[in-house]
Amino acid sequence: MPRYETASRIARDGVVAVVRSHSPDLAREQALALLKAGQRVVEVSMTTPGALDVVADLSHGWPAHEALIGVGTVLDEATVRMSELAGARFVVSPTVNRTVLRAAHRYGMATLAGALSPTEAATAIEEGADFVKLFPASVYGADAVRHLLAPFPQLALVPTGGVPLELAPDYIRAGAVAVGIGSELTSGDPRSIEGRVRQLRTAVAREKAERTARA
Ligand SMILES: O=C(O)C(=O)C[C@H](O)[C@H](O)COP(=O)(O)O
Repeated sequence: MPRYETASRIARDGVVAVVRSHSPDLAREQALALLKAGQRVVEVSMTTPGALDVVADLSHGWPAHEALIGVGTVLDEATVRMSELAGARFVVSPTVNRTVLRAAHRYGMATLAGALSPTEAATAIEEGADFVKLFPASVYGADAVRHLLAPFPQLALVPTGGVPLELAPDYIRAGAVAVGIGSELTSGDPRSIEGRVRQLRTAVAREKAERTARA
């Protein structure tokens, strides 16, 4: 799948679900629960033991039109290459890392680069990142998205890190293209993931539709 298609699917979907677990089995269980509930974009963080095995299982075992699997906490070029071999379609890093961005684009993967300041956000787009992951979003809250977009309307922002489920629509209303959510979706009993996913996706889709109608 070409990079532009991956990026447009992430933007259209509006939710990046982040799996960060202490075991590969739990990560697999959480990711499967997310996908079965209708979540399309799932990121598995490299801090999860065996993360790339989980990514390979998901990306080879799930139809591509239903699942877009990516790797998070990518800090170096070797991890980018291994992510691509495991079938990942996008990589996420907590910082703006030129080497990671260049390697990911070389292999046709979409990129989300972490930034916490206007300077970092500008650097991320200058380095070609498809999305700027405003991270950790909880430091600022949804209002920061509106303020950042005033001088930088070209930013495709994906606030991530400490985004509570109930505040996700606020971030979208403020102008974010998508939100990244981990623990609030995956914590607790994996059987309760489905309800949370459906509620979140409905709220985000409604907010996106209203924004389109206002434009
Ligand atoms: O390292 C990365 O690439 C990340 O995406 C960082 C975190 O895993 C997310 O920020 C999720 O944060 P919570 O929603 O607060 O659980």
